[in-house]
Formats: sequence, structure tokens, C-alpha cells
Amino acid sequence: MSQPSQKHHKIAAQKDFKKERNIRAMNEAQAFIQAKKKISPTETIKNIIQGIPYHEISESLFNDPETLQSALESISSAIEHYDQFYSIDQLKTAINEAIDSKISLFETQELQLNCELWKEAIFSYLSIFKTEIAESLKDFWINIMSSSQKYPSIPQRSFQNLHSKIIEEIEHLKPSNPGFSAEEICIIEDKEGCNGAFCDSLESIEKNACFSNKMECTSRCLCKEETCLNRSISKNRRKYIKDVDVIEMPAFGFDKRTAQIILQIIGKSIDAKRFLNVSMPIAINWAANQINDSFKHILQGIMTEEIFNLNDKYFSKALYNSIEALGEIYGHDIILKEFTIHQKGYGIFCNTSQGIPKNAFLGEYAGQIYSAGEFYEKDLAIQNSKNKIQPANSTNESSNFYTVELERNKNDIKGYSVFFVDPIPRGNWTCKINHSCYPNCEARTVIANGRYTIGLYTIRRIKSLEELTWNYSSCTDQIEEYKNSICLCSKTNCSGYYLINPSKTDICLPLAGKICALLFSSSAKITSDEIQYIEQFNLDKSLMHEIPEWLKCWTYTTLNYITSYIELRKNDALSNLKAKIEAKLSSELEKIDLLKDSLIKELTISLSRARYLLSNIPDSNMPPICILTEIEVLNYLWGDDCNSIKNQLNTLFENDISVKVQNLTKKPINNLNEARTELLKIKDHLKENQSNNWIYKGIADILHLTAYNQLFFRFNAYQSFTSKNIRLKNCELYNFECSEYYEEESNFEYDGEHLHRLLAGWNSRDYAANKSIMFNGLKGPLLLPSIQNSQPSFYNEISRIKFLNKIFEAPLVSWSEYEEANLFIFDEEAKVFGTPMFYDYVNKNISVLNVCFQDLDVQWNLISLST
Ligand SMILES: C[S@@+](CC[C@H](N)C(=O)[O-])C[C@H]1O[C@@H](n2cnc3c(N)ncnc32)[C@H](O)[C@@H]1O
Repeated sequence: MSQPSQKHHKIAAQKDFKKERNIRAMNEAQAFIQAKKKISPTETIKNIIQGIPYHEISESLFNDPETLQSALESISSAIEHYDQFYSIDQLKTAINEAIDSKISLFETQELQLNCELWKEAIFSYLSIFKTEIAESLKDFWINIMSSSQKYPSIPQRSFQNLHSKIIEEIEHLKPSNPGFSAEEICIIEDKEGCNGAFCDSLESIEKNACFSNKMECTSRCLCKEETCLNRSISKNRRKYIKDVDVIEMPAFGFDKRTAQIILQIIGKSIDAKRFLNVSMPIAINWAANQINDSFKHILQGIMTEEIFNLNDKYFSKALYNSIEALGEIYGHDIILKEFTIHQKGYGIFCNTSQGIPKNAFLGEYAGQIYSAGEFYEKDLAIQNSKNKIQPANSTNESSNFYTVELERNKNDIKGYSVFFVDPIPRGNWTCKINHSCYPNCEARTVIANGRYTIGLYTIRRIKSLEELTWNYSSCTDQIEEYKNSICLCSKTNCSGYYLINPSKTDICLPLAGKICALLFSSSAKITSDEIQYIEQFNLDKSLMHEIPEWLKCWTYTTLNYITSYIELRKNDALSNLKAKIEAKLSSELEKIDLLKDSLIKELTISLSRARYLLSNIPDSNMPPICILTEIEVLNYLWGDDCNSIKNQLNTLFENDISVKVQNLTKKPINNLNEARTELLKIKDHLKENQSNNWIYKGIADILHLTAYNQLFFRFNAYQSFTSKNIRLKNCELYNFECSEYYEEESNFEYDGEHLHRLLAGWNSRDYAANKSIMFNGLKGPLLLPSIQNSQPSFYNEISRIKFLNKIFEAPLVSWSEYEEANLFIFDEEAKVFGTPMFYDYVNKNISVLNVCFQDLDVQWNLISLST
């Protein structure tokens, strides 16, 4: 009986000081929060709880320091345990549990009662500071969101599975189209054996002599047959079998932005990263239903399922609480949008309870092998066929990234080459393995049974239920395609996209350089020294066989160009890194060597494609570019043709009596210099007599550039042609299962300038197909605006200065990249190309290109343009 009255007495006593205490504590806490502005939610809560005058609430508890200490510790650990995020309700539950677990340990009933009172006081304090807690949560969330905003995120994704049924047999060496002879291309010659070192792990195998030379280890090698990874395929070592060791099923993940948000909530400790990289993906993919609020559902699964350890449970609870707490403030629907999982099609998962060990051979990446020429030919035919049904660009479906490159080694007797393995018409389960930025498998080109093939191996131990992944390292130069390739690997180091955009790296040589190479190849004859130079690179012998002389010259010039470019990059690296440590320098040099390899790869692919085209073109000995002779230039500037500059000027000023251009163009001309002088006179006339008319000043500037140009060239158009029909299976075109019964024929119509675009864009695969990319690149540095069509009405003093500055600062940058230059119009049907900026570049690069060009003397002076 005494106890309840004691409680009443205590409560009455508390009422007296409650008001005063609340005000004081609130002031203290507020002062603290104000002083420290943005403190984390945990800190805010700790400050509030520490500010409570415990001795005033419960003297007897306070007089028992040991008990108080232990009770405070349990509250503290309850707060720490949930880490950064709290809602008031979550806190109450946590503190309730923490204090209740202590109450039964208190010896006297009085202490137990005091403790209850104390708990109530804490709750009332938390309610008083509700707004502060919510504010601090909001601040934290806003910080997280603003720093995660820069990462790519998928609003929604509809993945279309290309084909769900695939063959298990490896049929990758049988050509499906007549004329495609991949079978012979991929046979390798036998050589000596290795010394037995570095054969048993993928990390070290690069150092193995046979492997690095793309040779097969055999009984003549000193390595052990049972452990040699280079012999996995030929020895038919254990392969992992679908539906037994591995299983194909829908695969899910989240984007980089979500991964970053989670990391900021749970921290970046090793355990937190392990939770995100390993446990979360397992939970996501094995959750029974992936519905709207599945994120919370998945986290609940981790908290209850036995396969997840205490760390996983701890982090999933922290994350769960955060999502709940934020949902209470912002609304659950809004917060759940930031924690969404998406499907990435199907994937392959480890289906054995014991997992898969490191360095295990999984299987061959089976598929049809194509040479580069054949592969792109087929790709264009597929596009053509698809466009007939659905116009180009009308679909946002992400592209087909099933094809894998297979490189024949540069030491191979037949020379270096690149092939493409396409699993769509005939592949196996390995083509269903998804990409990851932190993969557990790797694809390697190996030699097995005398042939090149791609083997898939594990590079880490794979846990039961874990998804198998490898890093695609695939490039696309189409920015839209790149942007659509948002990666759902859900890893802490995710790069954001599963494709690489080469323009983001530095392998883009300027278009002027590529046109320059074409220009020199068309005017030169190949010498025996140059042939020897090409031979050093050991390019595929069949690629160089029976090709026109100009293409050999182009190969030489381009190789020379790549070598000089790489040398320049290395010299830069050496001078920049001199003061730095040697290890950094060697890794920088290694990167530059890799860049060289990738440039040579692109050159090889372009050559293979050019050969394919040339076999269809009857006039293939004609080079694609031709420099205009003096007479041709004279005709272009001052001839009677309606497109000559003189006649364009006449048409332009036909009705303008204030401009006496007609009179000036009547003068008979005997040579090129006279024509140039006349053009400059017209330029001066427009500038001086029409000083307020900026339209004329714009034309005058273009005339100036035309008159000073020393090098004009044109593209020789070849005959257009339609490629031979290619038989395509329905699975290559639609999302049906692959079947021999449904086939259709398709081809591609090549226009007369397809080859030019292909060679001018030799490290850009879509150049050939896309006319506008090349034309945009030519605008300005290689093609001047049309005088007749350009009447730059907004051309004024400011835009002129900006425009000239751009030319001086970056003479080779396409004009489509800056606003002022777009005041001019370019003739899409232009036949004659060339600008003084390009001529200047050609002259500067003569030594690099090692081609004689003396007959063009440099007279041009850009500075005179600005006056
Ligand atoms: C070789 S396939 C992999 C199997 C594919 N998921 C399927 O169901 O057929 C490559 C395609 O899978 C999807 N994919 C693979 N890895 C991905 C990732 N990390 N994120 C998003 N999508 C991915 C992309 O659509 C890609 O074009």
C-alpha cells in the first residue's frame, strides 16, 4: 500500500519542478544545438538525454551510482545500436527495452519504481524535443541526398529478356552463314612449353609464359595437369552445370545512388560494405516477392533469416529504422522511392550449399564467332530489319550486350586480330551472367584443343545463393546508350554504368588527325620501309592481303600516328611525374601502353570492316579523299559553276545595289593568286563600306578564311551497294526463343561515303552508320560555312570577338560546339572541304606523319583575320 502513495508523492513533487526543469533543460539543449548547428541525429538525442536532471527526478536512483551508471549505459548502447536514424517511436521502444531489462535487476522495489518514473521523464523530454530530433534527421537526409544526387539513378526500368531458352552444347565454332570462316581463323599453332610457374591461380596466370602468349599448356610444360588453369578447358575439367550447380532466375539490384545513400546511413566500415556487397544482393534476389515496398521486406528477411550473421542483422535493422523514421517525416511513399530495386533481366546464381571455390573453371562463353567485318555487317542488317518494323530511336530498350570480343594474340603466327563471339544464335548459360563492378568471375581468352575460346573462371570464393558476375568492360561511343546502361550491381564501388563511354577516357584522337591520315594515304605510294614498319605490329596477315595501296598507306600513317601520340603521352607522363614515386610512374606508363593496345584494336577492327566493304566496291582503288589541284581550286573560287564562291557572292548580293560586288566579280582572272586577291578585295569592300552591317561582316570573315586557305580537298564517292542477304534467326531480331524454323533475310544499303566515315572514325564504331556525327565534326575546322546560305543576322561585335577567340584557342574544335559559330549555316551537300586551321594542323603534323608535303608553303596568318 505504501508504494502507490510514495509514487503519488513523488509525482506531486516532480510537478513542482517539472516546468522549471523543462525550461532549463530545453534552453541548455537548444543552446547546444544552436552552437553546434548541424549535428547528427544520434548526437542530438544524446545531448537531450544527457541534459535531463536525473537527480531531480529520482534521488534514490541517483544515490546509487552503480545502478544509475549501468542503466545509463544500457540507454546509451540502445541509442548507438540503432546508429544515425531515429523516429521518436523507435527511440521509445529502444529505451523502453533497455531500461526494462535493467529494472528486474534492481534490488529494491523503490529503485524499480524510480526507474519507471525516470523512463517516463525521458519520454516526456523526447516529446518536448520532437521538433529538434526531426530537424536533425531532415538535415542529415538533405545532406545525404545532395551528395548522392550526382550518381546515376534509374527512374524505372523495363527489361526485355532476349531469349530464355539456350542450348547447353558448345557449338561456337560452326559458321552459320556461308562465307563466314571463323573455324580456321581461330586455330593456333603449337609452340614450346612453360616452366610450370604461375599456372594455378588467375591472379598469377598472366605471368605464365604459355598463357601470356595465348598458348595452350600441354604435357610438354612443367606445370601440374591437375591444377593448371590454362588446361581447364582442354582437360574438360569440372564444369559447373546449369540447374545443378548454378541456376538461372530473375536478377534484381539497385542503382549507384541507392548504394551511396545506404552507405551514408550505415557507415563505410568493412562490415558495412560486406553487408551491402554480399548480404544485401543475396537477400534481394532470394526474397519471395519483389513488390513496391520490398526494400523493407528484404531487410526484415535479413533480420530473421538464419543464413545472415549478427552484423547483417545489425545493419539491416539500422537501415530499416532509418527508412521508417524518414518515412514518418517525409511520407513513406516518398522515402521508398529512394530505396527501390529493379530487375536486370535474368542472372546466374550459385545453387550449391558449399558454394564455388576461387579459381574454378565455370564453363566456356559459347557462341558464333565472327570477324569484325562480318559482325558489323550482321549488326547493320539486324538494325535494318528492326527499323522496318519500328523506326530507329523509337525504342528505349537497352542494347544487346551479349557479344564478347576475342583477341588473337599479337605473337600469333597469323597476326593480331579481333573477333566477336555472339551467343544469341547459339550460346550456353554463361551468356546470362550479369555485369558487376565488383565481380566474382572473370572471362579470359584461352587456347583449348588448339583453338581460341573464352573461359569463365571464379576469382573469389562464391557463397551459396550468391549471383555470379563478371566485369563486361564493354565500350559504347553512343552517349544515349551509355546513359541507358545504368548499373544495378548494387556494389559499393559501382561505377554507375555497366558500359564504358570511350569519350570519357582519353582515346579520342581529333577528327582532323584522322582526316589528315586519310589525306596522306590518298596522295602517297607505300614504300618498302613503310611496309616493314607495318610488319612490326604483326597485324592479321589476311587483313593486309590484296588491299588497295591507299589502304596500306592509311594503315601505315595511322600506326605511325598512334605511335607518335603514345610517345608524346609517355613523355608528358615522364616530365609530369618526375618528382613522384616510381610506382606511380610505372602504373601511368602501363595505362598508356593499354591505350596503345586499344587504339591498335580499333584500327584492326576498322581495317576488317573496310576490307568487307571494299570487296563490294568496283572502284576500290580510288582513294576516299583527293586533294584539289590548282585548276580545281581556281574553278571552285572563281569558276563559272553556280557553286563557285564568285557565283555564290553574285547570287547573294544580286538585289543589293548598295554593294558593288557584281562589279568586283566581273574582273577576268588568270591564276589562283589573282582569285585570292579579288576575294580579299571583296572582303575589304564589305567590311569598309558596310561598317554597320554585321551580316556583311560575317560574310567578310568567311571570305577571309576561304581566301587564305591553301588546302582544299574532296571526298570521292564510291558506288553505293546493297549487301548480300544475311539469314537471321528470330532470336537475333525479336525476343522469341531461338529456333531454326523462324528465319528471315536482311541486308544493308551502303551509301557511297560509308567507307570514308568508317575510316575517318576509326576509333568510333558508329561513325560509319551515322552521317550527322561526322558532318558535325567537320563543321568549322574542316568545312567553312556556306556563304550563300549564311546570313548571320545576330553577328555583332561581341559575338565576332567570341567567335574569333574560339578559333584561335581551339582551331580544331567543331563549331557546332559553340553558340556564336552557329550563327552560320553549313551546306550539308558540300563537295569541297578545307580551312586554314586544318591546313595549319597538317603542316605542323608533317614530321609526325612523316609524309612529304613541301609544295604547300605556309602563308596563312590567322592574326590578320581579327583586324
Ligand atoms: C549478357 S546479358 C546478361 C543476361 C541478361 N540479364 C538476360 O536476362 O538475358 C547483358 C544484359 O543484361 C543486363 N545487365 C547485365 N548486367 C547488368 C547490370 N549490372 N545492371 C543492369 N543491367 C545489367 C543488361 O540489359 C545487359 O545488356
